[in-house]
Amino acid sequence: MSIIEVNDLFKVFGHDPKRVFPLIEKGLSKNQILKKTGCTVGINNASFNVRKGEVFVLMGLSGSGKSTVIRCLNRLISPTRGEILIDGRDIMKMNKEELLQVRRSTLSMVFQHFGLLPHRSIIRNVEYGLEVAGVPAGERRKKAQESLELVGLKGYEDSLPNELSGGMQQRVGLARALASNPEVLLMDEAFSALDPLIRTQMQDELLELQARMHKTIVFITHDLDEALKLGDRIAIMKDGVVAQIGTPEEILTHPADDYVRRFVENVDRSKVITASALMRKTDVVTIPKDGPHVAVRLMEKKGLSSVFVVDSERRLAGRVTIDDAVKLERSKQKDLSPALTTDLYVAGPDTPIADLLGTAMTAKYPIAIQEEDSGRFLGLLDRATILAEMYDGEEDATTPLDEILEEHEDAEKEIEV
Ligand SMILES: Nc1ncnc2c1ncn2[C@@H]1O[C@H](COP(=O)(O)OP(=O)(O)OP(=O)(O)O)[C@@H](O)[C@H]1O
Repeated sequence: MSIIEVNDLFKVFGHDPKRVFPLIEKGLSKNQILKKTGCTVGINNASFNVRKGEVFVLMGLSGSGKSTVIRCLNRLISPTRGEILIDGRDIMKMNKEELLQVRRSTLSMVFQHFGLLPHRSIIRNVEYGLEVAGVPAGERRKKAQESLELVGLKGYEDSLPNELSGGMQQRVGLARALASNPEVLLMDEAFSALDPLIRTQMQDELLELQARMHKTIVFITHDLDEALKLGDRIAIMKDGVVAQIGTPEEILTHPADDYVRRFVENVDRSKVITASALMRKTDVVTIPKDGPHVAVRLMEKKGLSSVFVVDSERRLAGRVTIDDAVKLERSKQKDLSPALTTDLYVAGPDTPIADLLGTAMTAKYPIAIQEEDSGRFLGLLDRATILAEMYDGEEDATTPLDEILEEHEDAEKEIEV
């Protein structure tokens, strides 16, 4: 179910936005439109929805329109055209009171530079939003306390912001956003000001927190690794246009265009692509229904030296080689079970292929992919498929991200001229 729905959204900055639409329709670039009209196309026909409970990442280079989108979502700025529904309600049709209510109770913002009030203690910073919303003192203290504990800052209630490290200050920012128990957290480059180690730690903590709280998070970043790590789905933006929306795997394995392809080509794919994306379905033998005869015929027909065997509920029971199955068939046995070997290589569908590489290199037969809870057999993954996937990723690596950045900088220079 979607909690945010954005349809055909445009934001044009400048004096005469109406002049801009025919030019967009003609296919003029953002740069050309700026030169012709003096207007900047901040968002160009963006449509997406954010599902309840997911981490939705808006990712793109500087100037691609990420912040403009997030500011439209809480209507800090008004879109030029298009529709934004928050929990099914059109944000453009809300009056001031309704809008305030949505900002207080549904959407909560976490900023890059923390936005803490320097002379207020940590707990009073966390209480701030509740105070403005008129929540009584006792109740807001209790909520702020709970929120600080959630982010691991119990004991720092009376400190001042400048007594805390950058990472801790951002946790206060997060606690403040969480204190009003919003449905959606809007996080604008929230970890970008932190140094790399602390940043990684904050990403891990956010994922842990999210596993417990199941909030909806819209996270903005220009960092692809951060996007791939945090995002359940990622929207890649370029010049105000949403170039692709997909899971990290979808984006890595099926980039929508050259821009996305070049953007993602230097990523270590093996850490993101999971077994389920590469596994293939295969014929299996089902016991007790199928005996040695069926197993032998199947392997002969398909040219296999062994085959996976499942039970009637498709749970993996083992593997049988053609030699063993033939022996049983010759001795007129009906039951395949005595020939089963259980020395299998098994992995769950969500295992990154980086974790399977070692096994795949030494395994004599494919890895069985099995649903973790039920033990149901899903498919197999062989060494050739893993290698082909990883090799593909490297083979295309001809245009590094730096080049995209340079091109982008050139475009920026043109604008300045
Ligand atoms: N108030 C404004 N007036 C004019 N142009 C603006 C305004 N705000 C943003 N823009 C332009 O809109 C485009 C999108 O900007 P936006 O800040 O949304 O990008 P971004 O992807 O968030 O980049 P960054 O990471 O640098 O903030 C840019 O070309 C920017 O110059």
